[in-house]
Amino acid sequence: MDYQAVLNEIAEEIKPYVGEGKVADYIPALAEVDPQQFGMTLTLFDGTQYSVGDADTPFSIQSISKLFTFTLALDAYGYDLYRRVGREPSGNPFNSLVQLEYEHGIPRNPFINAGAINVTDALISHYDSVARTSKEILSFIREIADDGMIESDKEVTESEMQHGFRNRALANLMKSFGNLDNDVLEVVHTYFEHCAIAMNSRTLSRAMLYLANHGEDPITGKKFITPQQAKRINAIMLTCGHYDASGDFAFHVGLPGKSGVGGGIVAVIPKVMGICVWSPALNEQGNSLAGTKALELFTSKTGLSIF
Ligand SMILES: NC(=O)CC[C@H](N)C(=O)O
Repeated sequence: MDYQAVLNEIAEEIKPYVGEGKVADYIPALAEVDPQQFGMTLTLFDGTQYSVGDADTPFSIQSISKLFTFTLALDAYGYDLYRRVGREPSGNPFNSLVQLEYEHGIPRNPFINAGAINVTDALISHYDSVARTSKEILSFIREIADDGMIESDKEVTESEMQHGFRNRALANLMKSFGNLDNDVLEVVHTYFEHCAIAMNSRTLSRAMLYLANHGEDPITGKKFITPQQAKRINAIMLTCGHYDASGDFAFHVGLPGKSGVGGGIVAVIPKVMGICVWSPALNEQGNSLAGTKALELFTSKTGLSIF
């Protein structure tokens, strides 16, 4: 298949949608990002990449980082991790407090904010220090992306530290139920720090290969998690990766995918490729509007969905 021609067609057809929606302004450092940007990359198992648009422009990966922290926590705790975080879709916005209260501080899944904050807490306990946790998360991401230069953006972290009251509330609520081991502020800071990691669509699509290949990097041969764990991460991506719009994403796109409020979306086609698309303006559920549309065009044009 001529993937480059498909991407070029998508870039043309997507133009009316780019900039439609709203950039995430509840994190002031992200409010300044130009919404008129669009980039997309496909990475095949031999490392071949096809890109279009602003594929080299770094952006804040935000909730896409939740995939990587969940991977590390599953590796560390195995099945026991599900004692503190569930695996069912929430049907609620990513930062909702309501369900967490009536479900006694156990977040529905690792991809809503409460779940990801809880997973970060589990990692801090596992690595026994905040500094080591941040270091391990970053070095894992550098390894799967094959890029040693990836960094977390301090300005974005600080911006969330100053404005992320709702995330603090989620962490405090879990603490009150006894489902958070470490200091609330240290946990949310570490969480904000991994959300603030900056990557571009080339490195992020490369980073998805281990999830497209049963937990093993097809280029380096390194095994990060078991095939069963990779299967489950993909399943949770499909059912929870877009919060209350996960059903809609499965309906229109038909791939396991994970979005972030920086406007990025990653997706996997099992045994074929990793994908990343980026366009900063978001729809009402906080997912990239043009990015979702581009992925729908991609699976419609190629027939490459999991269904
Ligand atoms: N959906 C997202 O990308 C949310 C991540 C963001 N850091 C937050 O906590 O609100």
